[in-house]
Amino acid sequence: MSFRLQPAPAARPNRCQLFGPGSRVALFEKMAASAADVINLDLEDSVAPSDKDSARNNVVAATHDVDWGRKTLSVRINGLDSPFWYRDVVDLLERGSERLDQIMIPKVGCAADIYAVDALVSSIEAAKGRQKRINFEVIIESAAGISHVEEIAAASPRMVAMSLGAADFAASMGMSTTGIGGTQENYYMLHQGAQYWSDPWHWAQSAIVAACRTHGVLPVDGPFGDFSDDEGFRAQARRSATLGMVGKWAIHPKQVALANEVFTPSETAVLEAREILTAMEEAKARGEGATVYKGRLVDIASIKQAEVIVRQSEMIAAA
Ligand SMILES: CC(C)(COP(=O)(O)OP(=O)(O)OC[C@H]1O[C@@H](n2cnc3c(N)ncnc32)[C@H](O)[C@@H]1OP(=O)(O)O)[C@@H](O)C(=O)NCCC(=O)NCCSC(=O)C[C@H](O)C(=O)O
Ligand SMILES: [Mg+2]
Repeated sequence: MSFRLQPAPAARPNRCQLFGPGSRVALFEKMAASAADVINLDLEDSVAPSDKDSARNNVVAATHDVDWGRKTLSVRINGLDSPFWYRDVVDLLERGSERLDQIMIPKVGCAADIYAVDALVSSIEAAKGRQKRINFEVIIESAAGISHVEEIAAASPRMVAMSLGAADFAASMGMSTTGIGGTQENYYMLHQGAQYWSDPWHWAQSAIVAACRTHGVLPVDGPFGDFSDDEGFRAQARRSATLGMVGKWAIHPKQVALANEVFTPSETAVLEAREILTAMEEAKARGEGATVYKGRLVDIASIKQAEVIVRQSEMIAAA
């Protein structure tokens, strides 16, 4: 193991991030009443250019007027290539309440993008005497973003989460697909006349998980566009959870339960994890570094895997 220890990510549930356009005020109370752990009020791509100013005012007001309970409240600002993002940050931090937890920065391409937003946020926090530090989350959704994923994960002490944005990512990479996430019809292997589909998002997701785990950031799977396809959402979410992601976006309320189902460790998994920890304690007492649990090898690495599951379940229970 390297001398440099892997930092722990934020100890809070992040199973589902429910998105809603800042231009649809009627959705805010419904979002607050949902079972999502994180709320993302959007000022970016779900808001038409003509609605940017009114959506921003709606979201600033919602940081005062809506009871968001114990959810993480995050606002997606516009991209740094837009004429809107600086005003998003200024109005949120000069006129918004301290209930705001997080700013989501879209289409990040390099660490300098984070530096720019961090400098503006830090200056306004100081000028307004804000007590609660604003955290950052980012979307990796471009060729530049995935190419610089590690420097982005390490770019600010405010960094808490990182998502894969499959729609913009596919566009930036020139992928021949229009669906947002999930299985892609033409991405298959052929063997003896049979088609075997592979996962075109796997490598980007794994790169995000590796960068996040190296720097103590929560890796999150982004949107799955077809909200009529529950099984497709489950399959994508299960692959993401297997790769080490802690949650997934919901772009429709019906996806919240699906994300929570996949990213909440099952009672069986938690019981098994606890039994493994007990088995390893007993092995340690016997001076052994490895033992057998249900016919399979468990060792020091198994302890860390089991601790991830137990910690996740305890965090969710405490939320
Ligand atoms: C996708 C939608 C536009 C659908 O809206 P609508 O047609 O109104 O949905 P329904 O009629 O099915 O609504 C059923 C009930 O649910 C409520 N509702 C709808 N949406 C939400 C929501 N987001 N949160 C909470 N509640 C919601 C309706 O009001 C109905 O309620 P009731 O009448 O009381 O039963 C819409 O869901 C929507 O706008 N979703 C969010 C879209 C979004 O934010 N997109 C941005 C994130 S994805 C992205 O940007 C791509 C990414 O960056 C990348 O590059 O990959
Ligand atoms: Mg996007």
